[in-house]
Amino acid sequence: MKQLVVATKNAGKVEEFREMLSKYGIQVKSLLDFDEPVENIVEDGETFEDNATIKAEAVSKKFQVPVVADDSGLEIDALQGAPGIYSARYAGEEKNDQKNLEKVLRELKEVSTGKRTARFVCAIAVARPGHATFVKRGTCEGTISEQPSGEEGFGYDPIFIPQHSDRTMAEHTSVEKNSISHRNHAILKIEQWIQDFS
Ligand SMILES: O=c1nc[nH]c2c1ncn2[C@H]1C[C@H](O)[C@@H](COP(=O)(O)OP(=O)(O)OP(=O)(O)O)O1
Ligand SMILES: [Mg+2]
Repeated sequence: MKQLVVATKNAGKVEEFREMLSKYGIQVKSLLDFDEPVENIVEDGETFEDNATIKAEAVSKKFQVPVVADDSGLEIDALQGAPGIYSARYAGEEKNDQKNLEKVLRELKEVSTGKRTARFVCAIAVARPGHATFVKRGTCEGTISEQPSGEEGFGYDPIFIPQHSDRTMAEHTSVEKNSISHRNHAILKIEQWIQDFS
């Protein structure tokens, strides 16, 4: 099994990368698995792509190995694309998933069903010592529900209903989510590199 470092401290993302990369024979090592703590990386880019690049390059430089990083979030049309790149900290620096989704529901209180369109976005950057970094984007279109529902997944999954479904993402199994998600779509765009790496 070949090991690949995924530069994230988000346990939900780690789990999904593990599941999606296992079929390529890749074992995922995340920032939660290092003995020496990896200091917080400042995500001060202006796009998902910028932030994914910042995270991947910081960790690749530190450990001198190939690194994949994911910067992702939720874009809501009625909120002009918010929370967007600020999704993780939408309700405050402590990064609380529950408070974040409650804030979204509050802000959409007066917005009718037909106008609650949104998408999950995921940019995945691949950084390697001595090579140029590249980044790919995947999206998943959907709408924001009236109330949270479901226990699977993480983040905004309990309030996001993917297109062609009548359930929230948190009411989908991980296998279902991983076949339709923004993260899956971004991974498919770097599949050739993954196959060459593994
Ligand atoms: O599939 C998803 N299902 C639900 N919510 C999601 C998903 N994907 C991203 N999200 C939300 C969670 C978080 O509020 C933000 C990511 O922020 P983002 O900075 O990329 O990740 P993070 O700070 O949690 O971990 P890290 O930077 O260490 O990878 O978007
Ligand atoms: Mg982050």
